[in-house]
Amino acid sequence: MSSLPASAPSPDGTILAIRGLHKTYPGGFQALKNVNLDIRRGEIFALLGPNGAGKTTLIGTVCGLTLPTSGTIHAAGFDIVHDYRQARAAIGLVPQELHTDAFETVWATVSFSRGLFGQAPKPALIEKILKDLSLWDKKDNKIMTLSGGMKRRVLIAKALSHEPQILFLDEPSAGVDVELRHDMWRLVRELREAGTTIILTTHYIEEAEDMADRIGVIRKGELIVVEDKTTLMRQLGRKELALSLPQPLAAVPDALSRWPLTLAPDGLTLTYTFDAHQEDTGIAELLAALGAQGIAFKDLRSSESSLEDIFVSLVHEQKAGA
Ligand SMILES: Nc1ncnc2c1ncn2[C@@H]1O[C@H](COP(=O)(O)OP(=O)(O)OP(=O)(O)O)[C@@H](O)[C@H]1O
Repeated sequence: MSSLPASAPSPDGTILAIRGLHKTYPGGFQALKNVNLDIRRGEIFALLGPNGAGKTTLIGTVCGLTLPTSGTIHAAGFDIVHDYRQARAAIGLVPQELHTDAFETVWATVSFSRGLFGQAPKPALIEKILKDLSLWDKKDNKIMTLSGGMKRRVLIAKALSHEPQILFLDEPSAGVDVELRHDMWRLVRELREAGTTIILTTHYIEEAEDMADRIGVIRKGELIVVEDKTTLMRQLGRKELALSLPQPLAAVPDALSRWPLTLAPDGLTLTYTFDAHQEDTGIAELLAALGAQGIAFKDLRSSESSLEDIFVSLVHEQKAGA
């Protein structure tokens, strides 16, 4: 186990507590607005948000890379400003890009990372991490000779080298191949089973759906939703069925008004949106009703709601609720 200093007890199982966090960059841009978030020990939390929403700023602030303008953050019971070293020692960060010495070997780089946190050398642990990440046969290779995927693995190994209680993965799937993604998720699950708390950012709803226990959605610096994954997917998971028509329709016939249908401006695509989690999707009745109306279709495609759709619906809900 970790030789981290003992942290203050958290009776409610909270490992990371963010309170009233604001971040305004020197130019005056407000990147985080009153963020409040409790992360539970041992959970996998996915932070979703469009480009520029503030995900990296939030991670960077928790990891001490940038200072909060106001508000507090406690990691494993330690204040990230006043008890910086202890708080930082509790956290591992896998950033999006590798900024490390290209001339060092994999082994040296990963071992050095552990030393940065004042931890005594533990070669058996470094060996296990490198083996878990399929990097063992590359341990004597210089970083600059590695492929992009291998460099990514080194980043993960570095972040794990000091046995953090909380692991941040910033866009772990961006630009990685299927094999690495697979290895990464296996490792994440193993880490969670061993008690590590995982916080990841992603643009992919499938990834959040696969991995996360809870999901937070950030938009323009505001955390607009924090919800158990199953609840969120039930509320927001939608599917679309797009029917390509051989002849344009001028309008959706009244006889079809009981189905939520939209007609493309050119009249050639009819789209049906339905709840993906309902047993009866209503598709069979819809197709029968189209037949009864003499509306033929030449092609039919279904798609799941993308994260973008979910954002749009969240934003609409916010406006409606405002
Ligand atoms: N050092 C900085 N100075 C000024 N503005 C910044 C700085 N860093 C980030 N920003 C701005 O803060 C906002 C949030 O950026 P951030 O990188 O946190 O978003 P993100 O959600 O991680 O986006 P992406 O998904 O594109 O990585 C953006 O509008 C960005 O331009």
